[in-house]
Amino acid sequence: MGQIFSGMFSKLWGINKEIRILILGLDGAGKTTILYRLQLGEVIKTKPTIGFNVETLSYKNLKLNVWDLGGQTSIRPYWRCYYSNTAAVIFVVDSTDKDRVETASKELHLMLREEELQESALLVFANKQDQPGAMTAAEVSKSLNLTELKDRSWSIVASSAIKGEGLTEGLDWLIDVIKDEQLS
Ligand SMILES: Nc1nc2c(ncn2[C@@H]2O[C@H](COP(=O)(O)OP(=O)(O)OP(=O)(O)O)[C@@H](O)[C@H]2O)c(=O)[nH]1
Ligand SMILES: [Mg+2]
Repeated sequence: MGQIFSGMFSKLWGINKEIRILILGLDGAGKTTILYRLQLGEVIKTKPTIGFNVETLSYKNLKLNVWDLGGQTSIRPYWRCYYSNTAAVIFVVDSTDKDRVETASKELHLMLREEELQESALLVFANKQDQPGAMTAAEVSKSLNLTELKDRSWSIVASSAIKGEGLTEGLDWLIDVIKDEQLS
């Protein structure tokens, strides 16, 4: 009985359940900085990611397996190798990079068309808000055509990985969505 109860409890609250999250976005957007800011609570010096970084974050009783993939043009075709069993995608945008926001939008919509990601929630970070002239989250949202997204839980949050702003707010939203979807 104790075991059955603890099994139900684990299912309800997701304890010990591994949850796979991908961090995607163009090169230089701040993906690796965000991953380690969330894991270590500090800003690390990064190099462009060739391949991926993967870390386990324990967050609100959940074990998150977070994959941070390199965003350079030549590496993007490999993103799809990581799509299966993905609960959520965190898509990071450099809000100062107005020249490439259209490219970011194309990559985002290409990725979201993939069959394996149809059930995945989407959190967009409009990152680098500490920089002067950064596009607001509303401007990034418009450039990415986020309102076109149907049948998907999505949200956009203004963030600064350097200052540590917006990150836990975004992750809290994501965790609530993932918990809701597990229970439904
Ligand atoms: N000002 C500012 N700089 C940031 C922020 N987030 C990341 N950066 C800087 O942006 C640069 C690129 O950050 P990375 O985290 O390496 O970017 P990435 O998305 O992992 O890039 P790839 O691995 O090439 O795909 C680094 O110099 C970071 O310090 C931010 O919120 N504000
Ligand atoms: Mg990186």
